[in-house]
Amino acid sequence: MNKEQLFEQIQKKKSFLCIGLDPVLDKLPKHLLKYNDPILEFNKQLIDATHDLCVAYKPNTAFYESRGVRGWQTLVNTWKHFPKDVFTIADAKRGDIGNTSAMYAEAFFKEENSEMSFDSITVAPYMGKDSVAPFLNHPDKWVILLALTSNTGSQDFQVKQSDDQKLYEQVIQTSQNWATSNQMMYVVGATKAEEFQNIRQLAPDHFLLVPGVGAQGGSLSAVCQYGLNSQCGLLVNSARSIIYASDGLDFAEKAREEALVLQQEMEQILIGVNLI
Ligand SMILES: O=c1ccn([C@@H]2O[C@H](COP(=O)(O)O)[C@@H](O)[C@H]2O)c(=O)[nH]1
Repeated sequence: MNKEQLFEQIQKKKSFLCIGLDPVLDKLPKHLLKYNDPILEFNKQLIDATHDLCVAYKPNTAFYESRGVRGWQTLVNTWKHFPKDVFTIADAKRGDIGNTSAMYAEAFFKEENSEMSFDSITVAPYMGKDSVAPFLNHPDKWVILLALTSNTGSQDFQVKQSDDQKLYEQVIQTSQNWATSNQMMYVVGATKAEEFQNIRQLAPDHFLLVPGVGAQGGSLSAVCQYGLNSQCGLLVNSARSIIYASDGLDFAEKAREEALVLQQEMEQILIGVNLI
């Protein structure tokens, strides 16, 4: 999905919600345990209940990889269940020397190798240009580069100054020489709302993937105050607050209700800035 198509979906669905699919077997509704693959059933019912309210899904691969071969197969089958009109994000936080990154890119982008082909992958920037380039060699796919993450540990390195700039600012500036806003996005945590004004000056046209609304306490309205651009420019992710809204028979219905609250808030925000 390209940038224009993503903006079209945002306008059509009146939403820039990204739902995180981070399932843990112990937290699943007990009635799903009778299925051959309970996590797949959980994901499928969540997707069926919410896909008209969100524009993206973001499975974090750790929740699948931790289950070995079974988990990988669940990820593949979850990918196969995504409707064609949603933007898909493999939150894998990869990045290595060039030939290794090329293999990561094949794993997540090349359907003929791995039976799945996500629209995008999250990538750690710290090994530099040659570690990111192999992902960009897939012209119709996106790299979502970690810039300023939502966790408290982001203070350890990402905001440290060198050459009069914070490290995350250098990541955003330097990486703009590697790809345009048609192929690169940045991860910026919703818990870092005070930095969005600065980030929009550095990257006015890029989409930002914004995790941290919901369980981590980030504020949607605070993010939107400076985060929006002329094509919306935001994908706001929430996982636990949606997928674990209930652990009963009604889990998918309750997940939809939580997603609807965010979608309706997003709709009002989009109307307020004349984007719909
Ligand atoms: O800075 C970051 C980068 C990634 N994440 C991931 O997003 C989701 C958040 O889940 P919630 O349950 O809504 O907190 C999860 O997969 C994280 O690994 C992030 O939170 N912050």
